[in-house]
Amino acid sequence: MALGKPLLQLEKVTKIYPPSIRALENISFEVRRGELLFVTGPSGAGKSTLLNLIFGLERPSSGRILYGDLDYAHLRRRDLIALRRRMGFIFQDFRLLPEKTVFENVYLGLEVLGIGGAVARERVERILRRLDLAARRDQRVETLSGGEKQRVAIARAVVKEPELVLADEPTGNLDPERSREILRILEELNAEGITVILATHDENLLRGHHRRILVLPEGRIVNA
Ligand SMILES: Nc1ncnc2c1ncn2[C@@H]1O[C@H](COP(=O)(O)OP(=O)(O)OP(=O)(O)O)[C@@H](O)[C@H]1O
Repeated sequence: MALGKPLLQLEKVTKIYPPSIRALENISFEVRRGELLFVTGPSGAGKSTLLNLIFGLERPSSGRILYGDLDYAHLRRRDLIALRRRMGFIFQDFRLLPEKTVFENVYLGLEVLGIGGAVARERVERILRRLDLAARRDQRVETLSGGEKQRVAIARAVVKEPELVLADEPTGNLDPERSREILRILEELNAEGITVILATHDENLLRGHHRRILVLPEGRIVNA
């Protein structure tokens, strides 16, 4: 699909954790609306830090992050929360509620946004069907396989109908077949217009894709 104007811009972003851990150094790139950008690099290269900065969970030590015309540095807490509603985050360790059902986990993702009732239920049912989780609807998450948990995590992120999905090692705990399935789902969502930033150290996932890849820690962009 045609790629639009930049959705996200990072300019010379550096993140130093106390006392002096340089997690990211002088990283600049932009992501266009509708793009799927891979972020790769070895363990400790700063992939999670980068996604956390974009989601506003951390602040850069220096440099600038822009979402459309919004400069993160000028956002009040309330504005940052509003911005975060436009994004879905898929965490490496799922961060689901293990004792709650699949339905409840995904529904809660909407409830925290103030969307409830029949509208929310219908949206949840639709996304569960879409991710082949309808049969697991009332099962507690702790009883699911790793691939199923990952699909629930994706469902919870995309039920918000976000503009941007941030996926942190979404295939980290999965076998190659399940990993390809997760990648296929993210590619489908991207083909429908959702911008996706996918952090992975799995070279198999990167192979055969005509995408831009941000390579950390250097921050260079490779057109694969
Ligand atoms: N909250 C934190 N406080 C202090 N140091 C941190 C914190 N988060 C990350 N780091 C450090 O920053 C560096 C980058 O970590 P980060 O988790 O971003 O890398 P990563 O590429 O995602 O690694 P992995 O692939 O192993 O998840 C590491 O040296 C890490 O120890």
